[in-house]
Amino acid sequence: MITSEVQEAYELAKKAYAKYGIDTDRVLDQLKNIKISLHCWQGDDVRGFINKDQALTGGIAVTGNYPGAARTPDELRQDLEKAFSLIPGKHKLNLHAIYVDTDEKIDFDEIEPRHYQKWVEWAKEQGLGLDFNPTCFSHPKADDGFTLSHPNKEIRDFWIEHCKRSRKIGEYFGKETGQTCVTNIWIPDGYKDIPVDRLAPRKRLEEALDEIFEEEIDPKFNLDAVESKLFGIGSESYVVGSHEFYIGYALTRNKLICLDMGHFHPTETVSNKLSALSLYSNGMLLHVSRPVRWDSDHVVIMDDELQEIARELVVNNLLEKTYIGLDFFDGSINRVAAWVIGARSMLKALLRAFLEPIELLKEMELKGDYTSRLALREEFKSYPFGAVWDYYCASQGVPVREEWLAEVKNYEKEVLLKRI
Ligand SMILES: C[C@H](O)[C@H](O)[C@@H](O)C(=O)CO
Ligand SMILES: [Mn+2]
Repeated sequence: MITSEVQEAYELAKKAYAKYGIDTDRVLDQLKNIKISLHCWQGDDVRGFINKDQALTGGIAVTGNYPGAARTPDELRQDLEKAFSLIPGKHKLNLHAIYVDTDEKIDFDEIEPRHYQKWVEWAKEQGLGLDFNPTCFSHPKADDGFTLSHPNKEIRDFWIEHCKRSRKIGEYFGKETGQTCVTNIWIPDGYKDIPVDRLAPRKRLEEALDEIFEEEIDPKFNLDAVESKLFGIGSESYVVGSHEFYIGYALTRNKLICLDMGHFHPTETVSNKLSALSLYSNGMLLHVSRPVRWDSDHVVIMDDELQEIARELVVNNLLEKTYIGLDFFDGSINRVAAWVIGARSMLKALLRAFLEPIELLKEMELKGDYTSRLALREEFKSYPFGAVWDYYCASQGVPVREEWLAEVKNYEKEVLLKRI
C-alpha cells in the first residue's frame, strides 16, 4: 500500500528530478527489469546438503555463529521466500551444486538435473530465475588445493565431469524457468608458497575448461562464466585462475567474465574494469561483495565502490550485458537480514545512478568544467532519492524503509530460533 506520506514525498522528489529532465516513473520501470541473483550460500554458511559433515574448504571462510542457519533445502527455501518478500522486484536464485535436494547419496561427479528438481518447481512457483555453480571445493578430492588444474589426471577428470554436469543442470534450469541460467566456474587452485612452474597448472586448467565447454549449449538456456581470484587462504602466492588467465580465456572462448569485488588487490576496483572489458567481452557477471582488508565477503552496503559500479552499469548502458549476483557470507548476523541488506543496497545504488543527470554531467566533463561536475555530483548525493526508493518499495508491495527489519525479527523469533 502506498501511504499518502510516501506518495506526497514521491511527488516532491519527482518535481526535483524533473528539473533536470529525469523522469522518475521511467526510472522505476527500468529498475523493475533488473534482476539480482541472490546466492543461496548466505543462508547456511556455504555448507550445502550433499555431504553435511564436510567442512568448508577452498580457502574461503565464514565466521560467526548466529542462530538459525538453514539445515535442509526446505528451510533454506523458507528463508529465501522471506528474504525475497522484503526485496522489491522479481529476481533470481543462485544455487551451488552442493545444494542438491535428494535423498540419494551421490558424489559431485554424479549430479543430475533431477537432484535439483524441487528447486526448479519452487522457482517456477515463485517466478524466480535460477543460476548455477559447480562446487570445486569442500570435497576430499580438493583437499590438496587443486581441482581442474590438478597434476593427477584422475582427479582432474573428476572435476571436469562435475563441471560438465553442472552446465547440463544450468541448461535444465534455463529450459524450465524460461530465464537464461548463468553457470559460473570458480576453482580455488593455487599454491601457498612461491611456485617453480606457474605455466603448467594454467595449461592444465585451459585444457580442462576446453573439455568442459566442448558440448555446445544453447545460450538461450545457459551461459558460462569464469571467475578469477588474486589469492585465497592457502593460495597466497599463486592462483592458477588469475584475472589475466580468465580474461584471455573468456575473450577467446566467448565466455562471460566474472568479476568478484573481493578478488583483486585492495587498491584495484571492479568499477574501473567494466568499461574496458565491455569493449571486448560479450558479457560480464558481477559477484557483488564487500572485501574488508581481504576477500572477507562482508554483507554488501551502499558504499562508494558499490555506487561507482552502479554508475558504470547505468552510464555506459551495460545492464543488458551484465549479470548481477551477490556473493557474501556472514554468519555473525541474521542470515535473512544479510540477504535483504545486500540486495536492497544493490538496488538502491542502481536507483541512485539512474537518478543522476548523466547527459549534463558528460557535457560538463567534455567541456572541461570539472568544478561543475564535482559540485553537481556532490549536490545530487542529497537529492531525495530516498523518497523515490520508498515509493518503489511501496508500489512493489514490500516494506518501506526499515519496516522490513521488524518482519525479520519476528521471523527470527517464530522460525529461526526454533531450529535447535
Ligand atoms: C561460494 C562461491 O562459489 C565463492 O564465493 C566464489 O564465488 C568466490 O568468490 C570464492 O572466493
Ligand atoms: Mn565470487
